[in-house]
Amino acid sequence: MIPELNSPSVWIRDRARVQQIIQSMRCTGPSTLQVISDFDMTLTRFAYNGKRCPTCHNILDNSKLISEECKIKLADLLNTYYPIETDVTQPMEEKLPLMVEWWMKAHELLIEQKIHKDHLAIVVRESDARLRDGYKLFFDHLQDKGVPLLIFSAGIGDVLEEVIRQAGVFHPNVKVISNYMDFDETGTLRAFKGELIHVYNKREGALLNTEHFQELRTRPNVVLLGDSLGDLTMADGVHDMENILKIGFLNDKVEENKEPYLTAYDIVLEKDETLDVPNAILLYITGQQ
Ligand SMILES: Nc1ccn([C@@H]2O[C@H](COP(=O)(O)O)[C@@H](O)[C@H]2O)c(=O)n1
Repeated sequence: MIPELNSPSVWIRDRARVQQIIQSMRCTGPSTLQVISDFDMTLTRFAYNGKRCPTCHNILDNSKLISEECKIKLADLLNTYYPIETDVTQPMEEKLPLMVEWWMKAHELLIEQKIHKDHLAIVVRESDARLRDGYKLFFDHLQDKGVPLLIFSAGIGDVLEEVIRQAGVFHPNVKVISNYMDFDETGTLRAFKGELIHVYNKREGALLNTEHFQELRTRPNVVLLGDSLGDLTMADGVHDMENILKIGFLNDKVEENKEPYLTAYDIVLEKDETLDVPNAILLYITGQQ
């Protein structure tokens, strides 16, 4: 059906079920489809030439907008909390307050740096941020077919938007739910707006954005893309869902994460830095293949 699904880096627990979901989505076509995707390490690359690529937060953390002293503090936070985020053995109730603690501490440090909004575009341009190979086909095809794309990120919305704007793919069908910066009248960062979104509270974020999901109630078929077990709840606000196809990028700690990812996601892509598989599926569902 879709040759890309036979690649050795593609793991599927129940192929018959996946085929049935894809077939059913193809039958009803693009007008019933919506795509919900995480951003960091899902639409962006995890690594390039053997080097880790930055998340939205890291783009700022590593930039010239941050003092050397603050960079050390932000790196300490990353080294402390990232292993907790990706530890599949630690119970969620223990992880939740620690994730809030990480985001709050990091945001506090960023606010202290008095970042000016006019400098964001420059630091994004100078960064090593990279969308996954195949991103142009992904964004352009969804736009051409009129399929809404919700990017649901625990990163920083202003930075995320700048990444996709500079890549020329911030099309009108794209909506972003994320942590947005609040600037004062001089354009200086003074806070973050709204409820904090971290990797494991996307369900609450989805339920707060009822308006968006209300508008899409005629689109009961969802393709969900994520890289964390926390991304699985991004579609919890969707009304009258009929089919959901969950595609997970397994970027890190492959051996220990494979089993939980295979249980949670319909399709698991192991160390795949491209969007080739989601693109092949989307082309098939929308009748292009
Ligand atoms: N201070 C921080 C906080 C979080 N991160 C990483 O950002 C990712 C969240 O963004 P999604 O688009 O994936 O929702 C998450 O994976 C954290 O590791 C960070 O780098 N710095």
